[in-house]
Parts: sequence; structure tokens; C-alpha cells
Amino acid sequence: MNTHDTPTSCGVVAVIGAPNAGKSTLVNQLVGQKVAITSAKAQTTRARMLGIALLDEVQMILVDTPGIFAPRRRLDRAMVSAAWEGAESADAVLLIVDPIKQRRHELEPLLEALEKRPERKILVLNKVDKAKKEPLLALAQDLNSRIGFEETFFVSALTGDGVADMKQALAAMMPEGVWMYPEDQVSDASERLLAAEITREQVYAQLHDELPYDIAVRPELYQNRPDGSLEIHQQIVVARESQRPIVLGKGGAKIKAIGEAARKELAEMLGVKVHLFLHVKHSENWSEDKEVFEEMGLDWVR
Ligand SMILES: Nc1nc2c(ncn2[C@@H]2O[C@H](COP(=O)(O)OP(=O)(O)OP(=O)(O)O)[C@@H](O)[C@H]2O)c(=O)[nH]1
Repeated sequence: MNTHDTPTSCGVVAVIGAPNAGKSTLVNQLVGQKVAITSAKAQTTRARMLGIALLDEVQMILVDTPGIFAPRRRLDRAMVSAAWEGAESADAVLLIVDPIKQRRHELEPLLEALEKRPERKILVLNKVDKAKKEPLLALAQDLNSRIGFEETFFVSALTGDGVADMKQALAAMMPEGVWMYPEDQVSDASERLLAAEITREQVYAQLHDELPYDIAVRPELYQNRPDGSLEIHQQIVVARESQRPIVLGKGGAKIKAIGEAARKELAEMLGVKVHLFLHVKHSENWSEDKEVFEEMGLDWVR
């Protein structure tokens, strides 16, 4: 509890890493609650979301950046821009690396960018529950000879192993200052957007490899009913007309299952009864659509 008798600290932490390194999982661990969606599919983090972690008198505002590699399409470029914009005013940068799947050369563009950053840097080697020790240590050494990391941590974002120590070190790096957010706020991502993220997570979970990652879930209506329940309407936007029947399933069974699972999770998270209405929309160029970008909290870059 922050009683305000002791001095408080507050700072911004940018979480940087390749797609699938485990950023969202780590943010959720640090915050202690689900704020960003996780999925086995690369580059699912489209919206830039904040998670807020607390440790004693320290508030850490985590900028969970989208996967940032080889930006070819406009959407990818926007994600890179959002990622680094997030790091602009950071007090610390966490580089999170998957030591199992990550190719060393894939990290190079990130390291180059990181080299020029003025922030204090922490290296986080994730997935220690699966990684072998020797190559892990070699990678830590290699990356430390390349970038001046203040500290290196070996963690499992999945099990939480090592995360407490890392959180402690991070908290110690935050400058003294008043908290930017009230104590009970864990995220400033609007509930509307988070609700759409939860549906998108369900679409991935239930359709596995049947869909490319080019789908979006757009929030439409989000309003309280007089009985205290919540009415939510969302659009599942597919890039190709042929993807519509996949999302709908036989006799609408798939979209029903997606909606049911998302509705349950939302009701649990928000603590109210939820009425969720989903429909599928086809938009060939949704990833070029300025409005969609802005809804996802990204800037339109040319
Ligand atoms: N075994 C293991 N798996 C992990 C760990 N951390 C994350 N994962 C898994 O790795 C996958 C990617 O994790 P995310 O947290 O979604 O990764 P991300 O970096 O946010 O990915 P993007 O959204 O693509 O940027 C998921 O399947 C996670 O469950 C870990 O410590 N151990």
C-alpha cells in the first residue's frame, strides 16, 4: 500500500523484443493480471497497451510494444513506429529474448537500434523452463558484449520463475516521483479495446492455423444496460471473402463458440453480465485502413 509517507517512485519501462519472445506473458506476470493478450501466433500484439506494475512504493508503467521486425507492409511500419515511440520517454528498456527460437541475426536490427538508446537497459532471457543452460549463458555473454546491459535476468514468464528478482531490479531503476496513475489502475487500455483483444485471442485459439494473422476485431458498440449488464458489439474483419465461412463455421457453430468463450472471459474479468454480439465483415484492405489503425492505437505512417 502506498501511504504517501515514504517517497514514491514512478517510471516508464519499454518492453522490446522479437515477435513471440514472450513480452505479453511477461507484462501480465509483472502486473499480476491479464492486460495484454498472448498467443502462439507471431505478431499478435497490434495495439500498444500499457500495463502498470506496482512494487511497494514504486509504480512502473510498462509499454508493451508490438513485435518489431523487418517492417515491410504499412501495418508493420506503424507497429515499429509505435514500439519506438513507446520507448521514447522510457526510464528503462527491457530487451526480452527467446533463447530457443530466436536466431541471432534476427536480433541484429533491434540491437542496432538499442545501441543508440540513452535508457538504462536490462536483458531478459526468457523461457528458461525450456532452454538449455550452456547456450543460454553463451547467448547472455554474447549480447552483453554487444550492448551495455546493466543487468541480465534468466526468467520464465510462463511460470514466473525469476520474475520477482527482475521486477525488484527494475523498480530500483525508477526515478523518484509521484505516481502517474491511481493505485487500483492496472491498465489504461480502454476496456473496449481490451474486450476486442479478448475476442481476437479466441478467434486464434479456436481457428488455429486455418486463418492467417490478417484478421482484426473492431469494437463497435460498448454500453451499459440499465440492469447493470454490458452490451458489446464487435466486428471480426477478414481480409478475404473465403475466410468468412471459416470464421462462421457450420451453421454458425464456430462464431458461436468464439463468442461464448470471449463472453465468459469478459464477464469474469469485468465482474458483470455481458451480452456479446459478433459479426464478420470482409474488408480486403483493412490493413491499409486508416480508421482501423487509429482504433488499434497506432499512428498512420506512410
Ligand atoms: N515455455 C515457455 N513459453 C513461453 C514463455 N513465455 C512465453 N511463452 C510462450 O510463447 C508464446 C509467445 O508469447 P507472447 O507473450 O504472446 O509473446 P509476445 O512477445 O508478446 O509476442 P508478439 O505479440 O508476437 O509480440 C506463447 O505461446 C507463450 O505462452 C516461457 O517463459 N516459457
